Parts: sequence; C-alpha cells; structure tokens
Amino acid sequence: MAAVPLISHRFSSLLRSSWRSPSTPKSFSLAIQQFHRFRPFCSSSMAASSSDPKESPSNNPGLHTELDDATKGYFLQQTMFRVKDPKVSLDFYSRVLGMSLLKRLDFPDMKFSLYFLGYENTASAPSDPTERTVWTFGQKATLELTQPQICLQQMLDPLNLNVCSKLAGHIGITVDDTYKACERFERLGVEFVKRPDDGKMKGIAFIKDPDGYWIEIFDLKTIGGVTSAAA
Ligand SMILES: C[C@@H](O)C(=O)SC[C@H](NC(=O)CC[C@H](N)C(=O)O)C(=O)NCC(=O)O
Ligand SMILES: [Zn+2]
Repeated sequence: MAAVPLISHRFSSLLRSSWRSPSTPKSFSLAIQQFHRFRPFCSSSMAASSSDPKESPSNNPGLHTELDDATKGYFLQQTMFRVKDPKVSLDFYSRVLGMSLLKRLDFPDMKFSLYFLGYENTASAPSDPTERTVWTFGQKATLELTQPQICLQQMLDPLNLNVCSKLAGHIGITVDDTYKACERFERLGVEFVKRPDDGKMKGIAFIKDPDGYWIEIFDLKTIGGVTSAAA
C-alpha cells in the first residue's frame, strides 16, 4: 500500500505544478498521461475499501474464499531448489539454518539425488526407508534440494537456458489423491508439464501456474511406492 501514496504524491505534485501554471497545458497533459499510466495500479490498490480487511476478496480481485471441498487437506509440502554441491548446501541449511535431513532419495539411473530438509524432529521419523519417505511427504514446508548430476554442467553455465539452469525448480503439493486432483485440473483447463502416468515417475504430476512456475502434485498413498527404489 506504501507505493500508492508515492504514486499519488507524484501525480498530485504534477497536477499542482501544472494547475499553478495553466499556461503550460503540456505539463497538465503529462500529469493526465501519468495518471492513466498508473491508474491500473492505483485502481487495484486504491480501491481497497476501509470497511473490509485488506485481505478480503473485495480488496483482492481474483481471490476466492469459498474453497472447493476437493482441495480440503491440500498442503504445501516442498520447495525444490537445484544445488551445485550438496555438501556445501547441507552444511549451510543444517549448521547455519538449523534444518535436519528428513529424507534422502537417490536415483542413480536418472543421475540425481534429493535431500529433503526441514524443522521436524527426525527422532519421530520411521526407521523403514519407504515409510520415512511417506512420513517426510506428510510434513509441511520442507526444502527439497536437487543435485541433478546430468544438469550440473548446464547449471554452471549461466547462459544455458536449459530447464536445469533454473535454480528454483518447483513447489510440491500433497493432495488426497493425485489422479483425482489431476482429473479436476483437466476440467479446470490447467496446463500440464507431466500427467501422472507420463515419464518415469508414475503417480507424480507437474502442472504450471499462470506464470509458468512448475507445481508438483503427489499423495501419501503412492509417493512411497513411486520412490521406493530410491529410498
Ligand atoms: C520426489 C519429488 O518431489 C521430485 O521432485 S522427483 C521429480 C523429478 N525430479 C528430477 O528428475 C530431478 C532432476 C531433473 N533433471 C531436474 O533438475 O529437475 C522430475 O520429474 N522432475 C521434473 C522433470 O521433468 O525433470
Ligand atoms: Zn519435488
């Protein structure tokens, strides 16, 4: 909201200066041009009604608060970063930020490893490797560090626009049922990167958000089996 006073201040000072000297229609028309340039921004922010909370739908076009029952139980489970050296990253996130390694998954045939970090107490993690995977995917807000060996060269090449050079990989949502969720996404016209039965990892899907960010979709019923060989 702070930006709006700045813009309206700039616009009002333009108006004042042009108004004070009506003989200079040029600055007045500039002021009007400025207004029209910033109006879309102002209209969405200045339209905030003082009677409703700032976070209400009336002040946030596009926001829905009557949520679809189908999404009940969804939670943000992970954010995936690609890393150049897991040793350096694990040191940073554990020693500097106090995270624990909840789960490590190794996919030697696909040449990458995954490190799931978070603030959960690992003393409560199951000892069975696959059950520990399911436990991890039941935790909210983990960090998934991906060390994609085959991508390493692309990552080190700043000019490389290969998917691997994007350091921020995806976010991941734990849903109740991946196939049911994806059938709903199809009905809603969501763009897919990978449908659940595409590619090597059956049962995991990737959709895109309006800006093209990848969102991974999985569930606790299948994630253990999908990753059992890597557990
Ligand atoms: C377990 C789940 O949270 C995953 O993210 S595994 C998904 C899998 N990841 C990779 O293949 C990592 C290596 C890849 N080269 C990369 O850098 O992303 C996957 O299918 N990723 C999407 C893809 O199309 O690569
Ligand atoms: Zn992931």
